[in-house]
Amino acid sequence: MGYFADWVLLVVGLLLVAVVSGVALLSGSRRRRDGDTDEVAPPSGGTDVLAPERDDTRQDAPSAPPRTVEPDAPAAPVEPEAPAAPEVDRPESAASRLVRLRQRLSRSQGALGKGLLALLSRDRLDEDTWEDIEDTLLAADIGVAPTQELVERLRTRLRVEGSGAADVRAVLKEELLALVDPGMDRRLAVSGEDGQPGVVLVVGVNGAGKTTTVGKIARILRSEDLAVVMGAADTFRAAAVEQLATWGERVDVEVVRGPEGTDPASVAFEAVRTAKEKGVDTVLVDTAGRLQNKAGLMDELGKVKRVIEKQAPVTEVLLVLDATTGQNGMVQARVFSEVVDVTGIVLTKLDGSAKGGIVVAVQRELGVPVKLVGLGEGADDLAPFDAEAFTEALLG
Ligand SMILES: Nc1nc2c(ncn2[C@@H]2O[C@H](COP(=O)(O)OP(=O)(O)OP(=O)(O)O)[C@@H](O)[C@H]2O)c(=O)[nH]1
Repeated sequence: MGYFADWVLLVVGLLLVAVVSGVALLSGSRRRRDGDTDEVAPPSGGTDVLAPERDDTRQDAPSAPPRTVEPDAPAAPVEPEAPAAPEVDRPESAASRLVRLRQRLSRSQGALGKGLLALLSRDRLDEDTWEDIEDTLLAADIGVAPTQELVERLRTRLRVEGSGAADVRAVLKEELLALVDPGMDRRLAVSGEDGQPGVVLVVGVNGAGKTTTVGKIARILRSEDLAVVMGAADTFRAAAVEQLATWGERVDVEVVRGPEGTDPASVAFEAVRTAKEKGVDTVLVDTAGRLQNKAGLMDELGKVKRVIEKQAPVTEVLLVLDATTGQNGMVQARVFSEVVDVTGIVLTKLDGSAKGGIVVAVQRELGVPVKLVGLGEGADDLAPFDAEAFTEALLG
């Protein structure tokens, strides 16, 4: 019996060992499978966060490739947020801005006409009154020669044609309009010939509003569905380049730029090359206008123009003048016109000056038309110059 009991104990012991080992083996293989499953689990993070959620229980779900981790990389890389698409403005059309800006022009310029009409409507137009009329015109920056001409013509006509209020207004309007010269061609040459882009070079002293004007012209062109590239050749001041880049972003226009201090001519060259390559309609080139001396300016602008013309002819050279600077502006205008062939004038800040007479003076001085006027700091506050509307604004 004792011998039998020993056998039973031995068999039971062996069975126990077998059961324990089996359980251990089973759980080992289970752990390995779990381990395998971990390896094929989709990685968290990465581009998957942008993809639709994946159903891992599906048999046909593709297994993700093993993730490789750079030694220094964070364990769970954070996906940077996708950059928001920049908002693109819809610039105001030229027609709509004209209506809006006419009122602003009347507000800033109307005093001249009102003053003149009050003087011309006096019962007796004696010498003192004519002197006051002269002073009023000179104060509005019309310039000496045009003032004398205008006074002569008014004297003659009012003596002959009568001096009722309606007559006086009509005569004054006609004579002012003649001085502003409605016959000048004020169209902007923004298109090139033979498939070349139009090249508009914008010059003027710093602070006159050049960069702002380049941005505003880009908006006018974009509102007419023209394709534009801008060249930030004012490499002297990094902020000017940044400023232009912001204008470009707002209307989805590429801005060609170089590091601060780059040769402006190389930026201008690159801008025109890019414009040609992309087949755009117009390239606008902003320049630096340090007026430290005429020779330096001549060197710089002359080179910019020469280099551009290796690629395409310059179709328009716009001189930007600040209307509030009066006679100083005239001196600048003279210097620039000796350095480059100015083909049009942009008169900025007319909203902040009652001296609209500068239009007459500068056109006379340079023999080129005012083509655009700046009437505020708003993005669409630039309007094509219209002689008739301007004269009406002068009369208030
Ligand atoms: N009120 C008014 N301000 C204007 C007008 N045009 C430009 N300005 C302002 O004039 C200032 C100078 O303009 P900018 O375009 O920086 O002048 P800039 O000639 O390019 O000068 P740099 O960038 O230094 O070369 C800015 O504050 C403009 O907002 C305008 O028509 N009316």
